[in-house]
Amino acid sequence: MRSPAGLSFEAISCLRGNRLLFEDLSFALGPGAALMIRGPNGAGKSSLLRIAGGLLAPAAGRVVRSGDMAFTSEAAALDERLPLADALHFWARIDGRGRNDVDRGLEAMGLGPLDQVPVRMLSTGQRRRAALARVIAGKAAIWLLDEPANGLDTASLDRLAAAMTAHRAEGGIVLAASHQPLGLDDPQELAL
Ligand SMILES: Nc1ncnc2c1ncn2[C@@H]1O[C@H](COP(=O)(O)OP(=O)(O)OP(=O)(O)O)[C@@H](O)[C@H]1O
Repeated sequence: MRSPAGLSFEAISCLRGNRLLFEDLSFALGPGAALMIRGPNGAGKSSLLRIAGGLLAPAAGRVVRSGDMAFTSEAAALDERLPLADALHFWARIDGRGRNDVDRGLEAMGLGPLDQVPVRMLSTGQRRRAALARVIAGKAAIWLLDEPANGLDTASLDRLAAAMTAHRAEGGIVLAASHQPLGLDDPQELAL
């Protein structure tokens, strides 16, 4: 059995260029937790997510994680030439997952009917849904979502909310930056 998911910031400061974006930031998220990060453009939401994911070093403090992570932002990073299902399977294999997990991700984001369509033919919103399908298929314990609602239609927003609820019910963690509500049930909130 895998150990319970956890993500903590301990007195984290973030410096970009010469600007201190935030300092002495602490929080602790356990299994089933969700934290919404809010703030105006340039406040440091993406930077916070990148620190959480280990993609950016904090200027001070420590990040403590338990569990594997999935990070998604604008780019889906899927092979344009491949049918969607195969492009997702490329990443699922790397994550130690199989076709059934890809099918679950496609289904969850309503992409089942498009599974054989080459990635290059997908619309902007369909690409965003594909990026989320990749997260779902990967089954990582900690989801780091940067503006996941961007470009999604109403039905897809509902699907995203349902996927996050299911993930939390299985003990997963959601850390999301968003300018709009994501339909998370009783999330913690952090304003930058
Ligand atoms: N590589 C970089 N080097 C220096 N400064 C950077 C770098 N990347 C981003 N910044 C700056 O850091 C600040 C925070 O950027 P960040 O992308 O974290 O903000 P954000 O809150 O996610 O904004 P938005 O709502 O527009 O997505 C901005 O002022 C940005 O110009």
